[in-house]
Amino acid sequence: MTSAVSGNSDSVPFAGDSRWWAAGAQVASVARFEQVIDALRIVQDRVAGANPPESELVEVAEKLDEVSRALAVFQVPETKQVVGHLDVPGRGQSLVPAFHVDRADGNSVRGRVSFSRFYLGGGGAAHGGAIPLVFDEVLGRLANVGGRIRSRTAYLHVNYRAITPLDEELTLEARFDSEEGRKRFLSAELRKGDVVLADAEGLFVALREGQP
Ligand SMILES: CCCCCCCCCCCCCC(=O)SCCNC(=O)CCNC(=O)[C@H](O)C(C)(C)COP(=O)(O)OP(=O)(O)OC[C@H]1O[C@@H](n2cnc3c(N)ncnc32)[C@H](O)[C@@H]1OP(=O)(O)O
Repeated sequence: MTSAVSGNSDSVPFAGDSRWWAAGAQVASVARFEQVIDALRIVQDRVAGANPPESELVEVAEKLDEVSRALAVFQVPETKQVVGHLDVPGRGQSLVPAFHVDRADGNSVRGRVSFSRFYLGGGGAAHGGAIPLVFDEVLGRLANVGGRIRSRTAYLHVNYRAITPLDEELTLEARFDSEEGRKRFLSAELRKGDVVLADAEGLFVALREGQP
């Protein structure tokens, strides 16, 4: 038994938009795939934070090799790819910290995000590149909800107002500010409590027909 993995944007406004990706991608079990991604995220964190003896490193490298060999025979083209298209927080994409939506409509979204050890930059602060990843993810999805034509990020301006701590639940609020022809202007803030850690403004341009 397989299931389609595209989200249903009608019932859950921010849960994805099936037009973002080719129809036909199936996954044997969404729950099992999610389990794999959760385990992968933990591995990313553990590797980032570890300093084991050489004997342990040899064993770990062999185990990771075994996992990659197991998956090598199941590689598929992009149109059949599951990662990035699962209708779960983070879309099954372990590059980006998972964004958990609390409230959403066609014009705004509010949710929670946390930067784990994998996203460490230095001095206890999240990497400066990890923060735009989350803004692009959230603004990029918000730019396309409500039956709009797919768009791409033209620019993303991020202000870092304070260091972003690891392993804390932060809130992110984003809104669709305005639209001028194909141009969509959106903005967002990342907060710890009432303190703004970073904010962003993005321009998303609706794609013309046939534009990749
Ligand atoms: C369940 C889950 C389902 C899956 C969900 C998936 C969610 C994924 C979430 C994550 C997804 C995240 C999404 C991603 O990360 S998308 C990946 C990152 N972005 C890209 O790769 C985009 C690359 N760039 C392009 O493709 C083109 O440049 C685009 C398409 C953006 C525009 O080129 P195009 O040739 O089409 O348009 P145009 O040149 O006629 O310009 C049109 C208008 O725009 C204005 N303009 C353009 N650029 C800029 C600029 N930099 N500053 C200021 N203005 C700019 C321009 O002046 C003009 O304005 P006007 O003169 O008309 O007034």
